[in-house]
Amino acid sequence: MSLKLGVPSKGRLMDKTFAWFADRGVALRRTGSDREYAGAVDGVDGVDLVLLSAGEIPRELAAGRIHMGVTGTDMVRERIADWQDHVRELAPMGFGHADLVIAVPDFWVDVDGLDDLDAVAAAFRREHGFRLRIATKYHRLVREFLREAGVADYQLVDSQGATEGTVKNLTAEAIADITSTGETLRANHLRILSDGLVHQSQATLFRGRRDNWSDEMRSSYTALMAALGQDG
Ligand SMILES: Nc1ncnc2c1ncn2[C@@H]1O[C@H](COP(=O)(O)OP(=O)(O)OP(=O)(O)O)[C@@H](O)[C@H]1O
Ligand SMILES: O=P(O)(O)OC[C@H]1O[C@H](OP(=O)(O)OP(=O)(O)O)[C@H](O)[C@@H]1O
Repeated sequence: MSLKLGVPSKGRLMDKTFAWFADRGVALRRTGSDREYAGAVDGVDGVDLVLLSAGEIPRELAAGRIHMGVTGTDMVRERIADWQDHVRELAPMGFGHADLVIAVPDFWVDVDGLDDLDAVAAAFRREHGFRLRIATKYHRLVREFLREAGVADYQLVDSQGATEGTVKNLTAEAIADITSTGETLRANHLRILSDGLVHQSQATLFRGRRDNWSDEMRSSYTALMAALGQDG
């Protein structure tokens, strides 16, 4: 088997990933048509390119179906329980920066931080008979963060997109989502809690920890890392 390198197949991370490798003398290229998810790595023998959704790369790495991969640190922490047992960070790549944050409606003028959110959540439950709803797709990261912060009286509601709209649509009272420019939050009249930064993400090169590598794969890995100017 050859060493499989998984990279985002589209979206905001794809072009910058190709550029990051090219800057280091390793050409990744798509083969076939624009719509065909096939690719090749030039310059290093024995490495196959696998084009995948950024969100699926953590699972494929943990399962050992790809051996190296590029995705956001938020994706790895969210999608793999005890991620450090399954994958290792090789190199932060300096793009794809996004902050996962907790945000509340602008008009909640008395709510500045997590302690205030905790108080509002307890009062909300007493008043409404159900728990304050926080919409997110980052369930694992948000639960861990709020548990450590001592916020208890809330429920997560799943939102896989347009999460900032859930407050206006009355399906949630607060949200946890990623932001980069902050424009989507502002446009939806939401404000980040002063201590509401859950995780700072950026695109990162990872390797899986599974020990299913042949000698050929190990030597391709060493050659690729040397070409990239990274220590294995
Ligand atoms: N506005 C943004 N600015 C910068 N990076 C972002 C932004 N939104 C998301 N990201 C980062 O991009 C990565 C996810 O990318 P994207 O949303 O394109 O993947 P995805 O959800 O797997 O998409 P798809 O399944 O549609 O291919 C995450 O690591 C995330 O932190
Ligand atoms: O701070 P900003 O620069 O405004 O960017 C933040 C937005 O970008 C992402 O959405 P995406 O475009 O991936 O769409 P989604 O709602 O489908 O997740 C994220 O979920 C925010 O909604």
